[in-house]
Amino acid sequence: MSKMQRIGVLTSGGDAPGMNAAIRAVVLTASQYGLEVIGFRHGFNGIFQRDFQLLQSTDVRQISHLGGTILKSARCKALPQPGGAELAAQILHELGIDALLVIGGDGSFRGCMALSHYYQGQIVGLPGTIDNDLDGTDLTIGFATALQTALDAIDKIRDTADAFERTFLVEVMGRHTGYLALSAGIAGSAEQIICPEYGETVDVADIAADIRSYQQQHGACSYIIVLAETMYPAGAAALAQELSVQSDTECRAVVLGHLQRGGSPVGSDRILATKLGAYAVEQLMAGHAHLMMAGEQAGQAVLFPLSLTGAQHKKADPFLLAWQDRVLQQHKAT
Ligand SMILES: Nc1ncnc2c1ncn2[C@@H]1O[C@H](COP(=O)(O)OP(=O)(O)OP(=O)(O)O)[C@@H](O)[C@H]1O
Ligand SMILES: O=P(O)(O)OC[C@H]1O[C@](O)(CO)[C@@H](O)[C@@H]1O
Repeated sequence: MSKMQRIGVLTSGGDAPGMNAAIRAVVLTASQYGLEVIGFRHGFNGIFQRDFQLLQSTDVRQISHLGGTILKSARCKALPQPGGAELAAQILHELGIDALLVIGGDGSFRGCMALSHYYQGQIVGLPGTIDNDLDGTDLTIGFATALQTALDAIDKIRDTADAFERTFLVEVMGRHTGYLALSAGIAGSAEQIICPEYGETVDVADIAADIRSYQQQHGACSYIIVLAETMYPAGAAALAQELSVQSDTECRAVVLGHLQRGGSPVGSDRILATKLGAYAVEQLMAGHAHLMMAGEQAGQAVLFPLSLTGAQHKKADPFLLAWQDRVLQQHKAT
């Protein structure tokens, strides 16, 4: 029998739509086991600042549809500092926290690993990030909503791009992975997608030549390039300007930015968050979940070592990469 009585939960790193549904699932499942749930506010900062609240079923009943996170999120400077993890562990011990559930991305999970050197309780991760850059789960909580948000924007940009027969460069988030850029670009029929999976550098002359040849073949028309955020350090506006000059077309830049993190989570994110939140607590009670992330693979909830979630760059779906390559080659050929 488990002696678990009190667990902590926090949301950390970039907020992701669906984090609230995950918190709800954790609290409702924990309450079935008679566990007390302490919600730390502002990510790991809530531990250092002893900024927390008791979370009861009534607090989470109607939060699944809300974007953001009721616990707030943040990056935390104190945790990676020398002595930071030790202090956080000491506070968790003082507060009688038997286990900590962290909803976040690979950085948050590195924080968990650091904490685990000093903390006696169990630590479980839930994948919450719009980037979908974690190994061990097919999708992260928040990715599906961010994809839909980026796609809605790209569709709207297509309307005005068509009307003015312009080239648009649309920058999407995703940190060091092109998962969001690839998915939104393909779903939005982007003519080009520039993301790290196709190479770390941007060949402006090559892209400009592609734009010119496409417009020679199809006449004046819209041309959308989806750009992953890390690909052009000088920024999307600078790249658009350069492309305008080199392709002799009018190229405008749109940076979607943080709007991709907001909004009510789509149904699939709420379901994923609910499934993983419940599963994490169940596995915790069964004693299987320490230093594991609760993820989903091929429709099944699974545990995956936290230490491996960000150990390498998550590989983008090979189909998506090959598909966009085919689209680009067809443009070049026709
Ligand atoms: N090596 C580390 N040691 C200790 N703590 C860490 C480490 N790396 C990250 N953290 C902690 O985790 C927090 C969140 O990490 P990060 O800002 O990378 O976001 P994330 O969890 O990767 O989410 P997202 O990528 O969606 O923004 C950091 O602010 C820091 O407090
Ligand atoms: O909100 P911040 O701190 O500017 O972080 C932005 C980063 O966070 C994310 O939105 C989530 O990891 C990334 O896509 C982006 O690079």
